[in-house]
Amino acid sequence: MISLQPWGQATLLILGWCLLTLWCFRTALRQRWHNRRAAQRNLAVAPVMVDPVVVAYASEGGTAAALAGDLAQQLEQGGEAVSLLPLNQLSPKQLSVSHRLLIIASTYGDGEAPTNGQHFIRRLQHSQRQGQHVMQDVRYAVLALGDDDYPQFCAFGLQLHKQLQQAGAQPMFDPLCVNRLDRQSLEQWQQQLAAQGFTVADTAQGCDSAKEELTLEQRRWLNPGSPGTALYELHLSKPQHSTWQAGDIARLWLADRYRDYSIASLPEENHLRLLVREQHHDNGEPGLGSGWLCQQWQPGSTSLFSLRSNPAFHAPQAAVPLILIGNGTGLAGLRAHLKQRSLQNPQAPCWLLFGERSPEHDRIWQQELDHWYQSGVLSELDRCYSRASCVAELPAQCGRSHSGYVQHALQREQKRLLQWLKKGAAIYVCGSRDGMASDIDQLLQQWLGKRATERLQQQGCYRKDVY
Ligand SMILES: Cc1cc2nc3c(=O)[nH]c(=O)nc-3n(C[C@H](O)[C@H](O)[C@H](O)COP(=O)(O)O)c2cc1C
Repeated sequence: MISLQPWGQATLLILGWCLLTLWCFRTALRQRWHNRRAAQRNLAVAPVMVDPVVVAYASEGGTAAALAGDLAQQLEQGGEAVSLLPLNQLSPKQLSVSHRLLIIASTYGDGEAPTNGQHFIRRLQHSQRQGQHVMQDVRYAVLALGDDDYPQFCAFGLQLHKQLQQAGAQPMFDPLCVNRLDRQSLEQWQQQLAAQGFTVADTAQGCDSAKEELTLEQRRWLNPGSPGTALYELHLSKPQHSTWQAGDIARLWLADRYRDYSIASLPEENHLRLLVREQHHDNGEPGLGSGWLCQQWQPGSTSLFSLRSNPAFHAPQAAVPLILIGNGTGLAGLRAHLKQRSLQNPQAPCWLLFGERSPEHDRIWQQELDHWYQSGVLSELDRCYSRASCVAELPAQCGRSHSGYVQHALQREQKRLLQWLKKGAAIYVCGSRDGMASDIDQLLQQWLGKRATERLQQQGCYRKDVY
């Protein structure tokens, strides 16, 4: 006779192991169950989208994302069903129900994809290898954003076009390469889309105004004694023929080249303010733009500027809680938002977290920031100093002071940040792309998950003006 005892023990052991596994994966399983329920609910009530237009974007700094958002809005206003999403979230399978695909993609690194577009081509190639022919009925158009200063001009957009074609999709027209958001190419994109039957209006919003001579009214050296390079505040005369809002950019024209600077002031202040750091090449020569602005340009004389509307960094609605994060000259773009808040909705929650080097010499715009903190325009203020070795060394200031970089302070303030996000806050990041902005991106992805971070960006609640 077979003894049941060892079988019983084994069964118990297996049962225990199964229960333990279920317990370990409980969160993921609950999430899956919720997702499925939500999907079923949506299917039950939502009308089935008949061949929606997919507008996908690949964007690092937010320009392509903002253009895609505008385009999606216009298409919807024109009566189309639209699905807007970052390229990484677009599965080839999804294209078996949507047969029209519009892609706006920028190029980064040395001809590479922005982070939220890195996986699409791999997935496309995989589905091809599996013998899936989902792209056969897809018609697509690509708007490639780039800058011809880079050797691999618009390379990622062009690679997308090639891969889509190889996968059997049909281009509606040749890919359009846009050099530094030039107006003509954006208008051409608009015309080509209109010729395909899409209802689109002003895609060219993010473009230059006419050039104007502006006078240098004053220049002030802000950080004598700093371990960093010299930082100057410049007041320029107010442009007569064009206006701007927080987030916009002043473009300095020197010969046929230009340099972009975030505008720190508002038209209400009657001058155009810039914050410029003196740059030097490896051979010690001053940089073309900063050398001109910080040294050679004499007060009272003029220089040629245009203004560039930058919808990717425009303010959210006045009451939305705002988290402004930045470093160095990035304070310029953030100050314009703070000023706008102080004029339009001084009571709405606003938090500034920004980093510089020395607590003694780099207290940029301290009085004004303190005033905004004391008067409640700023509900939270964190100043970080990378050259302070410990917190004890830091001067007593309004708000909190930290030693180290912005991203380290943000780590300490994780709980507060998550509370603000729960209340619907928007995050604006201005300053260094490498180090600061990339680390903040990683922290957000770590805390919220990749999808949720992308969703924030897509909803315009996470914007960057980084360089
Ligand atoms: C670090 C860096 C690398 C870039 N590399 C390229 C490149 O290789 N080729 C190109 O055409 N443009 C390049 N660009 C320009 C961007 O593609 C262009 O500014 C684009 O408008 C940015 O769009 P986004 O804000 O949606 O990311 C680069 C820009 C940066 C800041």
